[in-house]
Amino acid sequence: MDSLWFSDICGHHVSPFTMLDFDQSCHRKHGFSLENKLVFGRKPYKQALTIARVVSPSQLAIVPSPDKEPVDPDQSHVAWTSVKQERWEGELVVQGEIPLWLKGTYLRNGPGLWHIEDYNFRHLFDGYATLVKLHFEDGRLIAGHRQIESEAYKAAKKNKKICFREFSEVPKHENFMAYVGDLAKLFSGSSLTDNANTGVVKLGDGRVVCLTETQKGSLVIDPNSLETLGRFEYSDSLGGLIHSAHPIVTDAEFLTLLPDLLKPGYLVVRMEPGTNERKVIGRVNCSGGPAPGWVHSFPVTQHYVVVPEMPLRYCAQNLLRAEPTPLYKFEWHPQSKAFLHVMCKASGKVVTSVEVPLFVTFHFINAYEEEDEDGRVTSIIADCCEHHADTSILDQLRLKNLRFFKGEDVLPDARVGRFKIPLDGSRNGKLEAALEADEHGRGIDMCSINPAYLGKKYRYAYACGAQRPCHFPNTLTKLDFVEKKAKNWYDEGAVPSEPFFVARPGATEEDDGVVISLISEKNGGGYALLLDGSTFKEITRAKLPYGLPYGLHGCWVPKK
Ligand SMILES: CC(=O)/C=C/C=C(C)/C=C/C1=C(C)CCCC1(C)C
Ligand SMILES: CC(/C=C/C=O)=C\C=C\C=O
Ligand SMILES: [Fe+2]
Repeated sequence: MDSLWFSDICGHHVSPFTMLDFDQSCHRKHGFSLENKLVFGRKPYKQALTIARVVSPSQLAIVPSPDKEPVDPDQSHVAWTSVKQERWEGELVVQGEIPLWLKGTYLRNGPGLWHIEDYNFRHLFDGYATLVKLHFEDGRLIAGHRQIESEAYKAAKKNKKICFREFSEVPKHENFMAYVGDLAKLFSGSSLTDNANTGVVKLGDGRVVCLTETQKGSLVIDPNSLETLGRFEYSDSLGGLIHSAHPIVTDAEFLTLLPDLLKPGYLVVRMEPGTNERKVIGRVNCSGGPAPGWVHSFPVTQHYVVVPEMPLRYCAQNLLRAEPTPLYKFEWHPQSKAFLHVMCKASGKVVTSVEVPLFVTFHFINAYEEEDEDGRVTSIIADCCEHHADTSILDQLRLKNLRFFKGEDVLPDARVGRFKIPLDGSRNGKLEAALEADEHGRGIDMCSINPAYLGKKYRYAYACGAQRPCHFPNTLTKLDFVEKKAKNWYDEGAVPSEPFFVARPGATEEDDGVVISLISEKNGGGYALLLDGSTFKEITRAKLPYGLPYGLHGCWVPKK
């Protein structure tokens, strides 16, 4: 089995091992230990690269960067460098303390491998999925990572080339007939990727699923071994090829949106735990055209689903192109305007559709209902990480922009966009910043909240902000929507991933818990970090044997 083979940091094929074996294996073969590697920085790693090229021609192992990918540490931050091996697991040495109540596994998914042979991918979102785990128990921390074995990843390794359509990458065709054949496959969806690199969710029935924006890219994994168990097959006949990358998942349900590209609109669907069958709650027709707006995520309140219609819309022509456009599979249609639709979860009826100022967001943070003195719902508040209606953030996430940072302040500004959607029949909604964007350095994305506050009035959110000058969000920030203040954590040159909040069992305060993040350091290292959810002070840091690439979204699997 391919998955049983992987290379150590020195490029040798080894079997699954612990951190101790890993260290000893390095020491035996090259006379430096993991300790040395960490202490003396990159030198052993550069040495390792050379060795890897000589001894490891096998296609089974993912060896360190091929020639075209920059290996100069000054040029390529580990956050944007392909993961060094297919899998690893080991116990980490913990500095500080892990609260004893923290029992379970944090899983984080993301694109971690951005090349196949000597071909380098263009966009952050193209990378083959790398799943990372941090298992906390009795004050100890076991970490690990493993490549997700999607069909797209396996085919790329076998054939030494991209074989499916990724976010920006398209397989190269040998001749015109092959191109025509591929177009036919596009309509059936068979040429689309199943590279589940966006997020990972725990369903109410305990199954853990990695996701991307193609429906076929829903893959069940084992949260302990990180093994890919197979495709999550939706047993309904709703069809469609794509869905929102961020379903709303609770112990009671799985809600998502299925964009309809033919008759512009969205199906709002719900799946019960223990089933694979999505049932339609209702349908929203788009108010603008010519295609539905991109729905990477959407918010819910206790009684409503908010369906966003961004002027950044899916584009069928761009889907067919062999070369990416500046907006990839999307197009910006400011004249088509922006809307928010509100659907009642119980009846499926659209209770209002309001026009709102133009906006660009990947991530909604949360939403809630506002009531009058008689308990009638008068409006809905929906918050998102909003990029000032500027699509340039998509291109900023190209790997060449992320890899070559020379200190310029090029991260486009972002704010916490707060929509107010009136439910009195008014035709317009409002969009304002929920707090001064300078509080978080005018950068904001990759957010989480206390899940007990999903759909309810809430006070705190955690996200990545900016300490400028920067080209990517580089702080962890705690947002307080009552005080309208932020607390920021920063480590010079480090790239932190989405801060993920885990509540203390029995907590009564919204921010009583810890915030987990994985940090990729500028020296090529990396560590797992725990911050106190209330003070936002560091409580635990645990160094990884090597830095991991940047990752996107995570979930918490509590220990039963
Ligand atoms: C990683 C992330 O956040 C987003 C990934 C998005 C992907 C892989 C989107 C893929 C798509 C296609 C391959 C064709 C259809 C359109 C679209 C959903 C953008
Ligand atoms: C990492 C990111 C945006 C950063 C902006 O400042 C977006 C990721 C989107 C997919 O999950
Ligand atoms: Fe996302």
